[in-house]
Amino acid sequence: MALQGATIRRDEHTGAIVVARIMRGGAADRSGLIHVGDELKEVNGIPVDDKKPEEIIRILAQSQGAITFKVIPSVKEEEPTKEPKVFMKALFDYDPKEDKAIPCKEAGLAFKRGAILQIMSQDDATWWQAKHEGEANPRAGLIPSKQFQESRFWPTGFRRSFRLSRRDKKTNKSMYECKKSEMYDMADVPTYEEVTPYCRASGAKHRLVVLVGPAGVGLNELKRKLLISDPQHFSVTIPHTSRAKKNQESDGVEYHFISKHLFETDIHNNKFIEYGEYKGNYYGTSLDSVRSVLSKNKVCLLDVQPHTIKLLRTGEFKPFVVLVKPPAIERLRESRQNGKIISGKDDKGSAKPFTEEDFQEMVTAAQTLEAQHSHLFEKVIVNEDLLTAFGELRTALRKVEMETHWVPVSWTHS
Ligand SMILES: Nc1ncnc2c1ncn2[C@@H]1O[C@H](COP(=O)(O)OP(=O)(O)OP(=O)(O)O)[C@@H](O)[C@H]1O
Repeated sequence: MALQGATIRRDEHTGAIVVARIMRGGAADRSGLIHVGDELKEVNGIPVDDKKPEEIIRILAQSQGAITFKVIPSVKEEEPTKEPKVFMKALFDYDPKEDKAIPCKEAGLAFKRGAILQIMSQDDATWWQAKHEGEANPRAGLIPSKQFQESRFWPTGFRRSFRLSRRDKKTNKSMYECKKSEMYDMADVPTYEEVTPYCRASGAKHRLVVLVGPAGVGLNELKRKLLISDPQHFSVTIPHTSRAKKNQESDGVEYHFISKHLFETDIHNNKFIEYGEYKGNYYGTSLDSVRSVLSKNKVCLLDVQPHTIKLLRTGEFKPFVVLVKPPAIERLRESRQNGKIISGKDDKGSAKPFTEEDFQEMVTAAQTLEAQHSHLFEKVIVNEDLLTAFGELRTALRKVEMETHWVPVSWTHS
């Protein structure tokens, strides 16, 4: 129950009405007169011993002007409060009105995925107190703690059957066996990520720019435009391949040409961010090729599969991840009339006009990307009109270079 920036509850053992928590920055907190554990005896001269918390709230709601409380202070002295400097980026949407578990809906703080929250108190294991970063209102609200949010993320049935690792009667194979990369661990549950402000010092290495989007959405086109707009500033990685070099090609220009054996050794040694096989040859992008661009003090533009982002999210690369998504399907059909989709990896890959199926796939793929990975995207650009999309991307990248952004705290320690 909420009471002027505090919540009250009936103590199960003594039956007394006690202050359950004080909302940081609320009226009760600022008065400094009410503390957690204090026993509430009277409100405006009305004894409350025999009243339910709901009835007390009603008395409060009906009273006008100054309200007087009679409280018996709890014996325990509270620590003097200092302004905590813990910031969390929310990785999920939260609406206390929809939350059945919250002890008091009015005391909850609603937020959207991507919001930066200043955590005011983590004293309670289940409910933290937080406010939106930079907000003038000093009053904190309740949010689910990281641990609590993780614990209730998976439907219980799923977790049990997962743990039991049921076996198929016929094959005696575990039905839940999955590759490590597909296995969900707690770190994958989108809750909060502790962040800190980061501004690139002038002359320091650039953050890696990672572009993600469904096939054919226009990543190449956008990269090309950036490269042309400022070739001294932007660059892309040079891929490795095990295919034979053609006459007009030079090693280290189109590709780094290496033997199949060396390619396989490099795969084994985790040198590749991504690799694949096409017509019996390997193609891949190495971590070192990214390092090489960054060490020349250039902005490295990289497009990857979304599951790769995890690998790149380190203090070394500090990736700025952009999702490029298509517009609504009718706008896609109109804008791509002259567009061509390239199939295949090698330069022999033939470009064909888009089919209705390509459009459908693009839209569905973008939806899946957003549903599964949206907590990783710092910027989302809709590529309807190419020049508009390019302008938006260019502006976002300028800001990344010049302005302060929130990044995971772990990136600034390394
Ligand atoms: N906004 C746009 N309006 C019209 N045509 C576009 C737009 N963006 C891209 N195209 C066209 O769509 C086609 C595919 O673009 P592009 O090759 O850049 O996609 P991609 O995302 O890199 O594809 P892939 O993942 O298959 O390599 C090209 O013909 C390109 O000119």
